[in-house]
Amino acid sequence: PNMFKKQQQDVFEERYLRFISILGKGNFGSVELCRYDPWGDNTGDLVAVKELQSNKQATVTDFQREIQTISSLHCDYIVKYKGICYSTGRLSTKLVMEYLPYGSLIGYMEKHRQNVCTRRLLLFASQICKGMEYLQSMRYVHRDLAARNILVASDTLVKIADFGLTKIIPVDKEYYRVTQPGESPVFWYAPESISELKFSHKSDIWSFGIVLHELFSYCDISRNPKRVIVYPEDRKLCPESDNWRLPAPSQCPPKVHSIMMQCWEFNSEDRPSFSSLQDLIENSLVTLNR
Ligand SMILES: COc1ccc(-c2cccc3nc(Nc4ccc(N5CCN(C)CC5)cc4)nn23)cc1
Repeated sequence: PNMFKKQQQDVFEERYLRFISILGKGNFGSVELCRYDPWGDNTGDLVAVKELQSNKQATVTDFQREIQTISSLHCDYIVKYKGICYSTGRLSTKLVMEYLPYGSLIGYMEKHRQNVCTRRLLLFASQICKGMEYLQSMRYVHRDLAARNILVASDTLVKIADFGLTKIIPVDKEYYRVTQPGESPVFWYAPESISELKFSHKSDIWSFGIVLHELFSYCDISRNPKRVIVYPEDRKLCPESDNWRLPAPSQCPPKVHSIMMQCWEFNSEDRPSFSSLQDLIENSLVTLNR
């Protein structure tokens, strides 16, 4: 029966994939804006194409897992997978995704911060929360939730992107333990992720709290002194020891800062779930209007 049929992967032929510009580079490789134009008349779709630069086996395996992950996700608040392109020349696979014209949330905030009101920040927050709720329902832990990994589809729609570090929680466990510290800045990491390399839905909640702070700081990360939390050997800087947390960004409603503080509870069990976060955000939206 077809439920065992491998999901038909849309294959994009490299010869019709017309390079337009580089959208971004990471330590993995690059993401390019291309037009997939089989008719050769510029009527084809614009797509974002991610390809690996290094062919270190580890990254190839990670990239294949990323493709596996993103192709299994179907949610309005997660960037859409379109297919793959087998690049014959470089014997590498390219990941083809929908192109979001407004780019990264950070770039969008820099450009449009004057006319982004609190209501819109809360709309974006609730969309990210819905995307994370869906991800959790699929037993995925993102592990790299940050404003830099949020893309803007329109003035009223943002989507979660970049599933390079996403892991599936094993059925019998509540968390995923990585073998070595990652490269991501620990600023977004929950204390247990720093000290025990443990990642769970509750550590994603901590990162969501940081994203909420980024949103209400208009991603102006330069303005907020980034407290670099060093690794546990230097325990005095870990949040739990001196209980230090990020202060409310200017003009941030107290209710919203209290939501952030709940996400930053030291004990992961005390943090809200994405569904209760949804209610807290809706609730602040409502009280905003009064
Ligand atoms: C690490 O860099 C990237 C770059 C692009 C993507 C990505 C993945 C999946 C879909 C997708 N849509 C867009 N759109 C987009 C649009 C504009 C720009 N910028 C335009 C202005 N430039 C100065 C900077 C890039 C960047 C991305 N980017 N994008 C992910 C990571």
